[in-house]
Amino acid sequence: MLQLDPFYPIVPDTAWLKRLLPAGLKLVQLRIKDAPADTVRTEIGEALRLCADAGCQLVVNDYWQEAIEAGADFVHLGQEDLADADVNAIRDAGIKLGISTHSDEELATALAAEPDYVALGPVYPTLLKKMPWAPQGLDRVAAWKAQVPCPLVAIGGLTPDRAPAVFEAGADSLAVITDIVTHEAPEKRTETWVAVTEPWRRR
Ligand SMILES: Cc1ncc(COP(=O)(O)OP(=O)(O)O)c(N)n1
Ligand SMILES: Cc1nc(C(=O)O)sc1CCOP(=O)(O)O
Ligand SMILES: [Mg+2]
Repeated sequence: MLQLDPFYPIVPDTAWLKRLLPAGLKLVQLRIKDAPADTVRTEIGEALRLCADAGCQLVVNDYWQEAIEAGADFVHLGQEDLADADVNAIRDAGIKLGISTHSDEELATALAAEPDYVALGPVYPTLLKKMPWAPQGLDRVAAWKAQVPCPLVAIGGLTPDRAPAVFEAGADSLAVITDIVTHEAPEKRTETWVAVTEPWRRR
């Protein structure tokens, strides 16, 4: 089975990537929103170069066609993205695929696509975006872990203090946005995350 690093930060652009990679990231997602097509292509290309130099796995959010064109090797899709995507084209390009889930129905849809990881969220309340789902809680993390034949990513409202319980519930990797990008010292906070997740990196 694919091994994911236990710490999975998500950044909105390559400027953030340059700030955070030196903390020792091994897995990161580029989640670009509301950018022109040429900016998306430039950013994905630059992110791939930065991550290759740093020995970090890059996951491209949403832009699966641009990811194929750029030679990326990992894409993340939500359920609506998945409905519009050509999963065969993604697979033919040798690209690994992570899929978001929030309900039993979405989990069934995701598993039918044979993903390389499944993400469950929001585990805790998140400030990042409005979502129709109540916080899933740790029992749902455990329930998902019992059902997924691939790594499980937890997302939503995660903090270093909450991390141990989320791992103990069954998550393999913790995806984080708000706790880092709104922190007064994001680079230091990222170092804290790398340290807090270290015990799960050795397992
Ligand atoms: C690891 C991870 N999990 C969930 C998401 C959310 O994906 P999606 O529902 O498509 O929402 P957007 O992030 O595209 O707004 C994610 N990006 N990464
Ligand atoms: C982008 C996103 N997707 C989620 C999902 O549940 O699919 S939760 C979420 C927000 C990310 O978490 P935070 O900013 O709280 O770290
Ligand atoms: Mg999406």
